[in-house]
Amino acid sequence: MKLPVILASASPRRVELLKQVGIDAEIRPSAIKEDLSDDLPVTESVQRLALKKTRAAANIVSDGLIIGADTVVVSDQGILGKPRDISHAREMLRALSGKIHRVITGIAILEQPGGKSITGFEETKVVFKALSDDEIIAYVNSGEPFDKAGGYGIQGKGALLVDRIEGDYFNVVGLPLQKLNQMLGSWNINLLRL
Ligand SMILES: Cc1cn([C@H]2C[C@H](O)[C@@H](COP(=O)(O)OP(=O)(O)OP(=O)(O)O)O2)c(=O)[nH]c1=O
Repeated sequence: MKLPVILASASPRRVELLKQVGIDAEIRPSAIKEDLSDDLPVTESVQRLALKKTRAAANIVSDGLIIGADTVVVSDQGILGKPRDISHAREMLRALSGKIHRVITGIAILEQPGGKSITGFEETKVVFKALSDDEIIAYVNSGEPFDKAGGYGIQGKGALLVDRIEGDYFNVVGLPLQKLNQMLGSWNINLLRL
């Protein structure tokens, strides 16, 4: 790819997923506050946050394609971000146990110079198996929940919490690769041909 790619994210998962499809991105995480506005549909909020992350990176990047993303879990109890502490993590997993939830990732791509930008989102449905209190405590004790939306990581031991999914697996991990490739089409880029 001619243009350098900058990832406006501190998520090690996103770095790895980009590598998987041939993008060796520079990492420029943004320290923005991740407030989701209540008066917008969640699909809008995650796109806005993703764009905010790319704009923050654009202040220090003069040349290239900047990619940002934001992932949330939406259960029947509302939007779940990352757990604050152990009891919050347990509470989240109890809320997800035995039920279906949605994982939504907003993506933004911003080009520098010029600031042309587009946003999009992807949604995956995830069904959790019914979890006992013991299982929830054991999983939280693994430490895995803490930097992850909804308090689990499907790519780790969290795989054992999941009964089935419908949609893009990579979206659950934090970066929907198919959607990203489709959006890169706006720059005539197809990652399959890189
Ligand atoms: C549901 C789920 C989420 N996650 C992660 C993906 C995201 O990294 C994280 C959600 O937080 P985000 O705020 O989307 O991302 P981040 O804080 O890790 O990184 P940055 O803001 O710098 O871009 O949860 C998993 O790794 N596995 C999962 O199964």
